[in-house]
Amino acid sequence: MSRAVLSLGSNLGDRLEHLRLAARGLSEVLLASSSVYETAPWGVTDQPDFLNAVLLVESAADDEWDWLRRAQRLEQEAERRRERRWGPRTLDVDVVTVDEVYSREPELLLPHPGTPERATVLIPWLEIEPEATLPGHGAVSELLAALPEAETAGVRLRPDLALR
Ligand SMILES: Nc1ncnc2c1ncn2[C@@H]1O[C@H](COP(=O)(O)OP(=O)(O)OP(=O)(O)O)[C@@H](O)[C@H]1O
Ligand SMILES: Nc1nc2c(c(=O)[nH]1)N=C(CO)CN2
Repeated sequence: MSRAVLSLGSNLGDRLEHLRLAARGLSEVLLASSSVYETAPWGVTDQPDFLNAVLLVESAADDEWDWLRRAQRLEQEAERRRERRWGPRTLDVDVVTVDEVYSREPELLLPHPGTPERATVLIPWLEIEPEATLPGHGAVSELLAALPEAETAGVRLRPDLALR
């Protein structure tokens, strides 16, 4: 059995539909899905706001590479084009963690290295798993508490939007 945390992001086209496409594609392995958040862009800041959400998924059959393949298949279904790093995209699906797996393979870094600094991942993750820990980094709630106010202020709940 393997359990993974996946983060979803979209800032091009029908953003909510892209996140829903991912949730639908994972429906048979989906344990929990967060609310949808509207978030100010980090990294490249001159681009439209994102919608972000986090999913908790579990399956007997999948290992960490299977989760990466599933993530990439969903990005292809949303016709994601690879353009500039951290630039606009129809759908980004990152594998945040898979159980306690630690990987330094460039094609699959686990836990995903950006996670401790990303309020756009930590806030929705905590919503669905309040006791979550990030392997090698400790409690997700403490990582979030350590972030500057400016990072968390850019993440706004959108109760009018739902993944399913
Ligand atoms: N944990 C992971 N989840 C998803 N992709 C990963 C992971 N670790 C490494 N990768 C690799 O990252 C590449 C995709 O990068 P992508 O273009 O999505 O990066 P990005 O979303 O712009 O930046 P970031 O990875 O910092 O969010 C893929 O080739 C994939 O193999
Ligand atoms: N708010 C926000 N900003 C981003 C995001 C994202 O998902 N949310 N993804 C990026 C590329 O991975 C770059 N910047």
